[in-house]
Amino acid sequence: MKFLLESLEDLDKQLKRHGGRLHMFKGDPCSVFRRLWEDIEINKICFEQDCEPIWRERDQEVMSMCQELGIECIERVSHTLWDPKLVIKTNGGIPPLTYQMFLHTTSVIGTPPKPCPGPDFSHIKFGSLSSSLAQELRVLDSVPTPENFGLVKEVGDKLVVWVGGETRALQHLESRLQAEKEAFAQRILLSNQTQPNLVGSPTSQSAALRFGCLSIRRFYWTIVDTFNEVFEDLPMPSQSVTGQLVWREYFYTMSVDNPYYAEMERNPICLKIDWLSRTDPTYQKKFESWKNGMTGYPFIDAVMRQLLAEGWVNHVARNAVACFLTRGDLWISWEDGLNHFLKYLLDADWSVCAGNWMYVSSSAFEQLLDCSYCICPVNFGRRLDPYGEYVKRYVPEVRNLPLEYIFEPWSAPIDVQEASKCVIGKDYPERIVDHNDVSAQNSAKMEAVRRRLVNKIPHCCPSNTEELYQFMWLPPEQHDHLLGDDMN
Ligand SMILES: Cc1cc2nc3c(=O)[nH]c(=O)nc-3n(C[C@H](O)[C@H](O)[C@H](O)COP(=O)(O)OP(=O)(O)OC[C@H]3O[C@@H](n4cnc5c(N)ncnc54)[C@H](O)[C@@H]3O)c2cc1C
Repeated sequence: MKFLLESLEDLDKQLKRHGGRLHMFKGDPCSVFRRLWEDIEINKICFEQDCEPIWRERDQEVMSMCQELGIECIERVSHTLWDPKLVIKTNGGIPPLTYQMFLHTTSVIGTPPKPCPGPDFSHIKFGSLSSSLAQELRVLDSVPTPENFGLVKEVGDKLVVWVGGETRALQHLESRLQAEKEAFAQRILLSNQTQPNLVGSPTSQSAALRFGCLSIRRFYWTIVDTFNEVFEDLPMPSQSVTGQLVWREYFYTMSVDNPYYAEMERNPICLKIDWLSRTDPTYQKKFESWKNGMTGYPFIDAVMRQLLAEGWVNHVARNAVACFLTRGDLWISWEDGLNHFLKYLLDADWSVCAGNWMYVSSSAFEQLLDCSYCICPVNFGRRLDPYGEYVKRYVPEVRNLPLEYIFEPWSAPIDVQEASKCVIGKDYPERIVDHNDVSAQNSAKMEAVRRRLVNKIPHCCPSNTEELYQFMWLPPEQHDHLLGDDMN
């Protein structure tokens, strides 16, 4: 909420520089627009297409109202690179079931439109509201704070502070482009995947894209232009940042006509898996330990605590904790993980988040359904955080342990635990499960699901195995080491 309000404040400041301001109303859109139309003769309403199915009804009502009142209504696609409805139409009326099919369909449509230039305000005359109408419509005098909405902070001061707004997003874009350019010059296409940096200052634009602070077209095209500057005539390969943006598109397209996309039972593309029942006596303890970063696996706990504290975590870290909650270790439904992510992620996005959860939990988009490929919470952490800096930052309990035990503190001899003030069961929790045991059991369960379901229902799956590795941000040399279920 803070990020969103900062974004509105930034917009307000920009408009004020041109002699206008941002008017913020609280209420039902149709009632507000109708009153404005009665009083100040609105003759045109423009808005961006919101492709989440739950907003369709709201936007439809505004369009019908415009038709009734003779107001021109313009809805444009700019939150996505392509219009999801057009992609579906081009694919013969159904969403493309694989990412490769999606790429093929969009190649038929053509490259995404270029970004429009910034607006020219020189001939714009800003309107104003009478004080009585402003009072009646409860126009907010200044940008409200989260507290005005009854929201209070759950945690103290954050280590990393994200600031909302276009101004900040454009500054970030500049430094991101510089970093990409340097990486391209070294022939590295996905610098943040090849060397994920968990402790450096974050470079992500996902929240800015989510809230519309940064135009997706501008992001896409500046990356393509930077690539072309370095590689001249070579076409941009799909394994690049623009490829990541296309995943975002793919998930939007898969969800645009599917109101049940974020759940298992009624969702036609989601495999039905018998996850641990919420009434199981072990459920609560397992789920709470995951949410609060108290699983006893320091890497998993670091990620979950960073999420609570800062609202953003790296993609590789999201993969690790999502796999741990679902098919890897705890066998808890991805829907529960999704709801937690939607509450705490700064870039929380219904379509993108649910799509990723289904992918990582092997519930959709995933052909392999093979739990022998689940993420090892020890080896994976060690590889991504070789000096334990990330884990120590968020899990101070293990800070004094020698590096060799930081990712598996239970294996430290008791005298080492005592000397490091990290006695397992006292200063830091016991492992909630033994990864070796449960991942083998879960693998067998997944195998059974595969036999039961996979050939019987139409199933969204990866186009090929390589695509799976790319999605998980795993360079080829790391496949066996990081995904194997042996922890020794
Ligand atoms: C379980 C899980 C939940 C996730 N939930 C969200 C979410 O709610 N919102 C969200 O924006 N991303 C989500 N992601 C995707 C991804 O983790 C973030 O987009 C990514 O961490 C953003 O980092 P970046 O901007 O540095 O990525 P970059 O590599 O810089 O990618 C550029 C942009 O591409 C898009 N993108 C990158 N990876 C993905 C992906 N796997 N799927 C869809 N779009 C992608 C994002 O908009 C991102 O900002 C989730 C991933 C997982 C595994």
